[in-house]
Amino acid sequence: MAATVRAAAALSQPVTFVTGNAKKLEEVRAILGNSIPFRSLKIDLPELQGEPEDISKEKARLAAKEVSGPVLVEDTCLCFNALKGLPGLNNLLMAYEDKSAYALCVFSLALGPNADPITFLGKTPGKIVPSRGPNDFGWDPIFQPDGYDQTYAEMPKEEKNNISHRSRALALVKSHFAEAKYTFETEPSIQQ
Ligand SMILES: O=c1nc[nH]c2c1ncn2[C@H]1C[C@H](O)[C@@H](COP(=O)(O)OP(=O)(O)OP(=O)(O)O)O1
Ligand SMILES: [Mg+2]
Repeated sequence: MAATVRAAAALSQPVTFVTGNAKKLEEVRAILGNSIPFRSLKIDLPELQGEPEDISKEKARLAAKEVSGPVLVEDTCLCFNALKGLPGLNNLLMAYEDKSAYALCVFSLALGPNADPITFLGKTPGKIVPSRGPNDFGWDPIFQPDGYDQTYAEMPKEEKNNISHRSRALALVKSHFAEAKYTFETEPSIQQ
């Protein structure tokens, strides 16, 4: 019986996390620490329309072309169950009894400009509440995760990062890297 040996893919450079959102980058840095060699690049990727997973993959394709190398991107949405999971305007929800929602984060990893992106989903269920807490990151003040009496905005950062949609998706990204054992053609730099 022939043994299947899958060689670890060699990447041309460390993975570049591409985002235009400084708050996302801050969280990704805090969650990843130095578990994955990555650097970051601030590009405002176009706001695409469609299903979160498709949007995320398309962002990865665009980013990988810009970078000419391996990239990680993410697309996040606050999805309202009353609107059948549609991301939507908060005011629209006021007309509905059902205030339940979920925060969804879809990371996409493209190993290069011509590679098919791989996706990693993280989801945190909760509900939409009247705004509480600091107003410096998107919809954090109006999202209260199930099992907590604070909104994301009211929680200490470490607590949000323990239970967030973003950290759940990144846990899968980390496992993927642990299994794939990528090697790098250039010296990986853990630039933070
Ligand atoms: O943890 C979060 N807590 C609260 N709000 C959040 C979070 N994560 C994303 N957001 C906001 C930012 C943006 O208004 C929208 C997602 O849009 P999204 O296209 O994924 O992000 P973005 O355009 O800011 O950055 P990017 O350059 O990575 O596309 O939700
Ligand atoms: Mg965006």
